[in-house]
Amino acid sequence: MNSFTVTCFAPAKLNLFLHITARRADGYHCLQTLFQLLDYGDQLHFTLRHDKVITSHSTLDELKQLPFEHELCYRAAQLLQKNTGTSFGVDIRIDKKIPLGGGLGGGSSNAATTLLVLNELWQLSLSQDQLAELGLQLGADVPVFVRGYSAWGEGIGEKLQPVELPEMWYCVIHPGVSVSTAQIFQDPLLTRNQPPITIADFLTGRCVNVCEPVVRRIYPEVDHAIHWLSQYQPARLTGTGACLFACFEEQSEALAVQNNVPSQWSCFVARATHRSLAHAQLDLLKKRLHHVSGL
Ligand SMILES: C[C@](O)(CO)[C@H](O)COP(=O)(O)OP(=O)(O)OC[C@H]1O[C@@H](n2ccc(N)nc2=O)[C@H](O)[C@@H]1O
Ligand SMILES: Nc1ncnc2c1ncn2[C@@H]1O[C@H](COP(=O)(O)OP(=O)(O)OP(=O)(O)O)[C@@H](O)[C@H]1O
Repeated sequence: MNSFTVTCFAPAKLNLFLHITARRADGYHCLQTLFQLLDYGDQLHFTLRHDKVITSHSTLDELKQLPFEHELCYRAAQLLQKNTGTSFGVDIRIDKKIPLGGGLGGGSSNAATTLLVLNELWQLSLSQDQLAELGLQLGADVPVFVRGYSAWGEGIGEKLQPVELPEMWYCVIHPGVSVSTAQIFQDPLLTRNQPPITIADFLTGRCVNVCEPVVRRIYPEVDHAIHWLSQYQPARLTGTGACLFACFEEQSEALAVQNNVPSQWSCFVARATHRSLAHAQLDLLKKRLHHVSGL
């Protein structure tokens, strides 16, 4: 089977709220968050190789400029090779829609989809626990995408409990700046000692994104966009930004806001999903691979 190619989705996420309860000795922060997966994301294409070579290419200029060994699909594939000794390789093509440095978890999601697909394509038989543990070495947001469900997250984001929320519509604005997650987590003015909350507290609205004041101060464009979106619905930052979102019951309401977004910002409308669309595709891929011989 010389040029066997599979395509799989890599969804974006929103942090519906983000609290920091402590800082660990290694500098990482203990979080509470609600990861909401979306039906908006990147498409990844994987072509099997039999020679251990890994390549990754993207449609996006910013990713093309990244040294190839820093790209997260490449790193995920390399990590799997190192941990399993497989003799397979892969060519990966990334059709990028999720903005970089947007707080939408695009890089982490790409890494997770790569782990999930290569586990099948390379016939590695690793469990989801093993993939999530490996993924955590690549980024704190990788495990939620490996698990593939919207979830209440604790620890540094790897302790996950599935949560089924109403599948609302989200209008997500990217205000044209890229925020470094590390820079925000290092900011001396970041609040790091919030008391833990419960899911019930979240449902009654007693939650914030604790990074929002820091990001709004450093990036006036984010502040401006949050003000603008708040005229329609309460608006909030996702992750460490730069994207912000508002929630709507009807798709038409979200689309109406999207139509009015000032031209200097980009915007998309997406539906919340309990289960990652990547996992639905993966089930189909497993069936397909089952019928293909000679891999
Ligand atoms: C802000 C969130 O997006 C919320 O979902 C994530 O916590 C960030 O996840 P991520 O982008 O996968 O983060 P990583 O690539 O693991 O870490 C980037 C940098 O953010 C800081 N970081 C990240 C996660 C965390 N719980 N505490 C941290 O202090 C660390 O300085 C790290 O060097
Ligand atoms: N495949 C990839 N897709 C996106 N970013 C990548 C990828 N590979 C490496 N990166 C690097 O990772 C950085 C952060 O990526 P990402 O877009 O996931 O940030 P983010 O949306 O802020 O994520 P998070 O919410 O997890 O903090 C990018 O600026 C880029 O340099």
